[in-house]
Amino acid sequence: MMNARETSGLHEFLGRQRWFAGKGRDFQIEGVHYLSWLSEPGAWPAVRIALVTVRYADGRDVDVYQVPLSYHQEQVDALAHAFVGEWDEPDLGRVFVHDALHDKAATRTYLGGLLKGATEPDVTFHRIGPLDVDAELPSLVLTGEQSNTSLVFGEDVLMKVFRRVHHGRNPDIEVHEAFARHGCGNVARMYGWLEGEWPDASGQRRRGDLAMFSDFFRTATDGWALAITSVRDLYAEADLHADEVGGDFAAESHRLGATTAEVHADLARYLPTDVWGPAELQELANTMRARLDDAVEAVPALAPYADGLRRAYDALAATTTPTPVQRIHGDFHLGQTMRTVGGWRIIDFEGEPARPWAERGRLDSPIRDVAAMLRSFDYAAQHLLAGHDHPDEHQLAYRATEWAERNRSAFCEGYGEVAGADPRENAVLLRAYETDKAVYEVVYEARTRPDWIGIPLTAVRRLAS
Ligand SMILES: Nc1ncnc2c1ncn2[C@@H]1O[C@H](COP(=O)(O)OP(=O)(O)O)[C@@H](O)[C@H]1O
Ligand SMILES: O=P(O)(O)O[C@H]1O[C@H](CO)[C@@H](O[C@H]2O[C@H](CO)[C@@H](O)[C@H](O)[C@H]2O)[C@H](O)[C@H]1O
Repeated sequence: MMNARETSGLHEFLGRQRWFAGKGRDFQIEGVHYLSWLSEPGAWPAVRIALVTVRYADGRDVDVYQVPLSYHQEQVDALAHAFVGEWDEPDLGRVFVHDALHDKAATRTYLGGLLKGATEPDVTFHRIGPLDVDAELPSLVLTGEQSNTSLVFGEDVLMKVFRRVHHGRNPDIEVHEAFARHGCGNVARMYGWLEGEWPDASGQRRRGDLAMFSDFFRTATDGWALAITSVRDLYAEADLHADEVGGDFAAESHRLGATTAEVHADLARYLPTDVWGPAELQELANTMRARLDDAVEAVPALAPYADGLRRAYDALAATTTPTPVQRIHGDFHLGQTMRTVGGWRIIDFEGEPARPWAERGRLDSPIRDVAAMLRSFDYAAQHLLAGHDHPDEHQLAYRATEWAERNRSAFCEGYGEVAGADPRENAVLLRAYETDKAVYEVVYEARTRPDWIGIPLTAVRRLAS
């Protein structure tokens, strides 16, 4: 039985979390399911994971959020920012409850659990391969816009806690596990993962992935930050072209293209593949058409371009060339790439957030990822102009296009050198995927960053013409 203090503490806590997708929506907590204690009996803080079922007032959807909690016997001032509530807990008495991921005394339980390969009936730490670190390493939560919560132990191990949980395998873990077993130097090495078991809505017990442990790239900068530094340099040098500015990014884009092709090759080597014929390509075109129809309804500014965009899908539906498909990244953009001293690394294989969970791991053409990265170069080039009036806007817009074209081209060349064919040779598929991504982005920006909607709309105008 939930007590009123516990429910209201969790409700208020969720409402102020960056990773809570229901922010701004009216919601209620329908239930809380606790997994077994991760901490030893009698140890303080006591630590366990709450799975909180949230129902929204404006829809029929339900989400299950993972909230690891730490229980203290006294108020902890240093954890005020992570305070969830104060209530009476059977067996423990009066407890002061916090978000365990911000509580260094509590996160040790996780690293210790991984090192031991600890198992309870409903929580299991799986380890892959050796891991030689001090179990007492202190943790620090990474900041940044995230849908999950990641923290780093010392400078060695990253723990990513999936906030919205689902039954079944998490594609991020599935892909990293395959890479950890077979070896792939272009992604973070996975050390293990945490799996849980809990009842679904009908009471049936189901298993799902809760967290992933991997190598932390301590020397890395993410690709988005690097790309926009280059764009800023270009804007500052009003008289120079993209290839003449010191911060030219094309060599990095070329290398990133090559790394992407290597990761695609490894995904195809270690995970299932297939070949799509005309029927599957028509089905793909229909899915893209349906997404466009929904997008036009959600964002009427798309309507004038819809017929032009549909031509890309018509061409796709008419394609008869057999198309190889495989596991792909699914939500590829510069923010999912990290430049380390050893080269580019690719992160976050969880797939596109808008896709239903069951479809995230679907086989698809690697051209989808290429198209998504091409969109990202466009974003990087234009984001400084988004939502602002510039006196020399035309000049800057021209230069932004030049930067985007240069880097898109370098990426495709780098990709082609490893894959054996430049993805631009597959023009029909590339255009259809790029169109689909731009349509997705228009809806994404309308919902999350209306100031940025001009970026994908510019692409929509180009792709529709
Ligand atoms: N292996 C890693 N090493 C260093 N930093 C990382 C690593 N993986 C992710 N990050 C950082 O954490 C951020 C969020 O990671 P990501 O896997 O994309 O989480 P989310 O699913 O919450 O978006 C990234 O933008 C990056 O800055
Ligand atoms: O990183 P996520 O998996 O949460 O992906 C979502 O958010 C991205 C925004 O951060 C969004 O990407 C879009 O904006 C990026 C710049 O911020 C740009 O580089 C991408 O090309 C653009 O699509 C992504 O689409 C969304 O799924």
